[in-house]
Amino acid sequence: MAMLIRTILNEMIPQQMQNFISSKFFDLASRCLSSDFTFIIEERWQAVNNETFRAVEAYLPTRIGPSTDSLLIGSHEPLNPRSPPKQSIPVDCKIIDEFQGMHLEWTLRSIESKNYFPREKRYFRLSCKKSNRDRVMQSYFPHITRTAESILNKRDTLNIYTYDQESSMWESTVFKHPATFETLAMEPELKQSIMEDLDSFVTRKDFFEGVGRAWKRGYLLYGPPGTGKSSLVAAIANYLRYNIYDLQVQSARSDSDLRHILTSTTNRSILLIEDIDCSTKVAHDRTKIQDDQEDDNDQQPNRLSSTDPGVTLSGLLNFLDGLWSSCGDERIIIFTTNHKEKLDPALLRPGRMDVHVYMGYCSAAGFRKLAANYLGIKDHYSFATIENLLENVTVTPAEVAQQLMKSDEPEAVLQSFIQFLQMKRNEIQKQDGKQES
Ligand SMILES: Nc1ncnc2c1ncn2[C@@H]1O[C@H](COP(=O)(O)OP(=O)(O)OP(=O)(O)O)[C@@H](O)[C@H]1O
Repeated sequence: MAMLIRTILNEMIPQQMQNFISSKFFDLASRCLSSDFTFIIEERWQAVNNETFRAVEAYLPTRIGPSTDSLLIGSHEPLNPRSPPKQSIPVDCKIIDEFQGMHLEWTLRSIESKNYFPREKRYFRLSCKKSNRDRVMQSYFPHITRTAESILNKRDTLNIYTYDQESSMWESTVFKHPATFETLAMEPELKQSIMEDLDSFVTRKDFFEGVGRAWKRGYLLYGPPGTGKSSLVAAIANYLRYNIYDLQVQSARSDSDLRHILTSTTNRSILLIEDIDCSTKVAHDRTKIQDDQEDDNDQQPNRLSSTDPGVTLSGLLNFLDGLWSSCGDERIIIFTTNHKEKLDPALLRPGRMDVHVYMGYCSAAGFRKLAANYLGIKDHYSFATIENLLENVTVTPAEVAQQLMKSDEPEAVLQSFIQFLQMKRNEIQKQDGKQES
């Protein structure tokens, strides 16, 4: 009877269909009978970056052992024969971990995504015994998170990301900027207050939750060119050990594009938007922009600006303190501008950017710091003359730095700097005289 049925089925069901049914049947049987369980950890989770993925990515290189059969290695520093290159996990490499008597097998996988973004989809596969599933969730993953956190806090390299419109992805480079709060020339009280503000920000997760605010802090750095705004951003990144996402607002085509870009950034990072006054649609008064656009449209109805909405101020504000602000934790958002007066008042409203920092011309304290940095001296008989001149001459720290770099010989450098300041003072006096006459 069975043979008869088999023959009839063989006749009736095409071979391909038979193969499909039998493979599904074996899949189901092996899943029911297998004692293994698999966790999948994708790079993104519910449309934002998956922090579990990031934690595993930081943790797994610490578990490289004798059973590991391939490795990614490399270095971004000049090769040192005494230190080995850095290690990372390549795709398809198997990593074995043992934790509290459990045997855990990890593999990093990559598949090409059908979506335009991201083109490659990476995920980690973790296999363990079915009976260990709950222990993995309750003890192993928290252990990974704790370990990753301490690794990331101590990481020796930071990254700076720029957004590539072509590939719709953030591209990273190693960030090695020497600026620190120690090297910054600015008023000591201001410097101290910024450091205290950062310290209190990173330790007040519960406070932010308690008052119902997103765990974010906005800084607006403003002042003339060359006064150290970018250097301060670097000092903040080095101080907190945060990566920087350097966003050119123009690289987002629309507000929804911007949301996508911003939700692809990771926690514990700085989002930097430099020269915000140059991003016209974002920075300027919205009523003026509307008028301008209407004028533009009258003249050239087919211009890009009439069809391409670009990023709007409200789109950006939505991420700062609107509904989208809840996406991501522990973020510092920094805007820099040379022209605060050109910004839309909505951007400056209290509560939007929490801290406004004016980076001004070089003061006596700033000069002393730069002299210590560049010449290695704390005092000199010519300091009094220089400080006197600085009261009447506006000179940026960048200009001072340029002057102090001229030679290694402090005496010669300081004398030439005095001449430079006197020349500037004479120019100012000449201009004042012209205006009076
Ligand atoms: N306050 C400062 N302390 C120490 N160095 C400074 C300071 N300001 C400027 N410099 C020096 O001048 C260079 C240029 O400064 P920086 O790019 O930080 O200025 P900025 O205000 O960001 O200028 P811009 O507005 O043009 O971007 C720095 O590389 C640094 O060497």
